[in-house]
Amino acid sequence: MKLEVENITKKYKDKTAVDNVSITFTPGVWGLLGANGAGKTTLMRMIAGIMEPTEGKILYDGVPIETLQGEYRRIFGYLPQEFGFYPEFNVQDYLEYMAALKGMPKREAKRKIDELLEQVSLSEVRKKKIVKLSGGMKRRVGIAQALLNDPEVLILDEPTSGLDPGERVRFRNLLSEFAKDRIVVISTHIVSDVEYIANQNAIMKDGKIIENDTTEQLVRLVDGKIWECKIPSSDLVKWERALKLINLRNEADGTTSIRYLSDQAETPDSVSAVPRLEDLYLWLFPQEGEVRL
Ligand SMILES: Nc1ncnc2c1ncn2[C@@H]1O[C@H](COP(=O)(O)OP(=O)(O)OP(=O)(O)O)[C@@H](O)[C@H]1O
Repeated sequence: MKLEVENITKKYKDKTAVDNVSITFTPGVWGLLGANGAGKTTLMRMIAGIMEPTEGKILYDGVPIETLQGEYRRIFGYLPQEFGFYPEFNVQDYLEYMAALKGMPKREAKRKIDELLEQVSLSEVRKKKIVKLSGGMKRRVGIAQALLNDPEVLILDEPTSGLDPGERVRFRNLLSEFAKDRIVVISTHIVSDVEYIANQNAIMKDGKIIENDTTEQLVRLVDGKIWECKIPSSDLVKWERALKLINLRNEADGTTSIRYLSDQAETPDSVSAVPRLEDLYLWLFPQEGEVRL
C-alpha cells in the first residue's frame, strides 16, 4: 500500500502554494508540520483528491487517484480544516447521512456509528443538534465521519484544534490503534500532537517539503544544540534577549529553569538535553517560538 505524490505544484493565480513536492506515503502515521501558510492544507486537499494539482500526479498503488471513481470513497477518509456540517442535523442523523454518501449499507453503518460514537465519547449527545455542540465535540464528529468507512488512507487537517488535553490524548490513542496497516497523514502546527504517534514527519516551508524522516532521525539535526540550565529569575529578561529560549519554568527558589537553542553552552552550568521534535521545529521556524510560562 502506498500513496505516491510526484512533482505536484499548485498555483493560485500568482501564488505558488505547493511547489514541486514529491513524497511517498507508506503505512503508518505521518505528521505534516509547518507554519501557517506553508501549504499544508493545499497539499492535503490534493492528496485527498478534492483539489486538482496544477502540475504533477498522485498515485494510489500505482493508479492515478482521479481515475479511482467509486473506489475512491472506500479508500479515502478526509477531515478538512474548515468543516461544513449540517448544523440542523443531530449527530446520529449526520453520521448516517455521511455513511450513505460513502455508499455504506444501512446495517453496517449503524453498527459502525455506534462503535465510533463510543470511541470518540459522543454516545451521550448522539441526538443533539450539531449546532449546539462545543467546538471540541464538533471536531470529534468530524473525526468520526472521516473514520466511518475504515479508510485505507486517512487524511486529517488540523484534527486536534479545539480539543482539550484529555480529548487530545484519547484522539492519539484512537489513531495509533487505527493506523496499523493504514496510511494516516495528520497536518498540524502543534508538534506535540504528532511527536508521540507519527512514525514519520514531513516538514513544509514555503510550499516545499524541507525535511522528511523518522522522528528519531529528524531530532538528530539539533543534537548538541539543546541546553538546559537554571538562572536567577531576576536575570530572565537579559537571557530572553540573549538566547533562543524554547521553554522556561519558574521554580519556587527564585530561579528559572530554561531550555534553549545554541551551538554551544552559554552558561557554565548548562547541560546538554535530549532533543525533541519541538526543538527541531523551533530551530527550523524560529519566528514561531513562543515561550510558555
Ligand atoms: N484559494 C486561494 N487563493 C489564493 N491563495 C491561497 C488560496 N488558498 C491558500 N492560498 C495561499 O496559499 C498558501 C498556502 O496556504 P495553505 O492554506 O495551504 O497553508 P497551510 O500550511 O495549510 O496554512 P494554515 O496552517 O494557516 O492553514 C498561503 O500563502 C495562502 O495564503
